[in-house]
Amino acid sequence: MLTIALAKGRTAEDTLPLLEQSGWPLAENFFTSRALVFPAHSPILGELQYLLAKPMDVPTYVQYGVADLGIVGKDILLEQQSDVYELINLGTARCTLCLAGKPETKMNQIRRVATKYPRLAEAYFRSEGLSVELVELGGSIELAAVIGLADAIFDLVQTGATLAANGLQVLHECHKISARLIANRSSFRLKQDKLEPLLVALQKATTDGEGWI
Ligand SMILES: Nc1ncnc2c1ncn2[C@@H]1O[C@H](COP(=O)(O)OP(=O)(O)OP(=O)(O)O)[C@@H](O)[C@H]1O
Ligand SMILES: O=P(O)(O)OC[C@H]1O[C@H](OP(=O)(O)OP(=O)(O)O)[C@H](O)[C@@H]1O
Repeated sequence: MLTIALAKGRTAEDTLPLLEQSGWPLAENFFTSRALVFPAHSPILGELQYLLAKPMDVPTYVQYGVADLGIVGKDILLEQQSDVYELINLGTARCTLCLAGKPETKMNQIRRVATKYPRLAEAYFRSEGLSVELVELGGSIELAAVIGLADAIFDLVQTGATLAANGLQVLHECHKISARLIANRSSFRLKQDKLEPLLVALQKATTDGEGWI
């Protein structure tokens, strides 16, 4: 039995059409059911199951081996640095991890930054030779810059609509993000024969991942 952990929300929604196009056996009711485990069947691969997990938790399920494969954003992989193989850049769920703030904000005036990505933010500011205080928030990160909790935010930008609606703009683009296929290290070795058809089909269907981290 193969188990695949999917990051629920945008990553799963944007990636399922690619999986379908690759001929992966899928469950029918991914977005209508409140279930978290979805059995699927393939004549070639036999029984499979999908787990719908919070994005931040997907690498943990894969690292501990309760899932053989996982689909999750590169932002999560960079932040968590889990011990998993990163196999394929799927090129879906694209966005950019950015430093953003009010248009008048100058880099050397940034003292406090709000983020959901403390490790990545810390690494970014260290590489810039800047010392800033990081405030970790769970969501609606833009609010921190609007209301003055922080001088800037370090967060994902896709369309830019949330920044624009809050009078903010991108100050620096730090990482290009897209969904990745990851694998548990032992599963990858022990179940290689079973995984191969899935991986080959997915690799074929994936277009233009190049340039994305
Ligand atoms: N505009 C975007 N904003 C946030 N994440 C995006 C965006 N576009 C693509 N993504 C990808 O989707 C993932 C987050 O998905 P989503 O926002 O649906 O989850 P969430 O439940 O809000 O996440 P969390 O529980 O971590 O806050 C990110 O890890 C990222 O890789
Ligand atoms: O550039 P855009 O297309 O506007 O997308 C970016 C916004 O989307 C995400 O938030 P999300 O909707 O996940 O809400 P959250 O911050 O409360 O998690 C992200 O944190 C930005 O706020």
